[in-house]
Amino acid sequence: MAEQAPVITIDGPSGSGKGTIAKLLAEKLGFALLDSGALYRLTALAAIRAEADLEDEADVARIASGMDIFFDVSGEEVAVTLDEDDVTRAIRMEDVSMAASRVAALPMVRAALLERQRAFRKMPGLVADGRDMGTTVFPDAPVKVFLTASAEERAQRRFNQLQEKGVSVSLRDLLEDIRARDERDTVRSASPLRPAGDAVQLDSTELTISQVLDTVLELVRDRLKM
Ligand SMILES: Nc1ncnc2c1ncn2[C@@H]1O[C@H](COP(=O)(O)OP(=O)(O)O)[C@@H](O)[C@H]1O
Ligand SMILES: Nc1ccn([C@H]2C[C@H](O)[C@@H](COP(=O)(O)OP(=O)(O)O)O2)c(=O)n1
Repeated sequence: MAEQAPVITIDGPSGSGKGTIAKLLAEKLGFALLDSGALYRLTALAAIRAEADLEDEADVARIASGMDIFFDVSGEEVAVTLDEDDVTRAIRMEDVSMAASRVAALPMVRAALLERQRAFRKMPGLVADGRDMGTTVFPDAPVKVFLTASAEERAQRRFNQLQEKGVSVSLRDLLEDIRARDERDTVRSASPLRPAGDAVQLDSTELTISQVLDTVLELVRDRLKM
């Protein structure tokens, strides 16, 4: 059998820094990048645009299978195209975030996206970020990280991020949202958010982005003998 490309999985709750670290790591190593949350966001947006009932599991799964999508990782942020429409901003809107967390709880939707996610695996390697990369999608990944940070710190990071974009929100509301999303992602029965048994847990509450990156790089070099 041909050798499988190595996968580095980065799972964890919203705002723990997964996306930031995954992108920097992929650039540094020259690996492909999978932002699996974007696939759930795209599914939600496509379902909203098709005026689908988000409770109709089979219909949302059909939409997830049929989406024509493209990721461009060459810029500072990952640019996302849905049916030839640039939806980079649209998939980050609050209504889509809420809908994404609803469709992500549907087992048929998760099944529909499984092979799509695995198709991102290619030489020389893949960095995949999400909630179940290490547990369900790439259980054989040689490097698994479970990135966390306190809910207060994650809310503060979101707050800073939104302020930079000129969006005014209250820190208290963000903290409530984060807690609600943590709860929904953790208690759902289909691929809940939890660390894989062989994942290295890293708490980034008191760490800078570059400290987290260095820690993960050290782990990667050790495990992949790079
Ligand atoms: N260790 C860190 N310290 C401070 N800010 C961070 C850290 N890691 C990420 N951030 C910032 O927090 C925000 C959320 O990070 P992001 O990578 O989008 O998280 P996730 O993908 O886990 O939801 C971004 O604005 C990012 O720049
Ligand atoms: N592998 C994944 C990735 C994301 N999800 C869910 C979790 C979230 O509710 C949505 C959007 O995920 P995303 O990582 O983009 O969200 P955050 O940026 O962390 O807030 O999809 C999932 O269930 N499984």
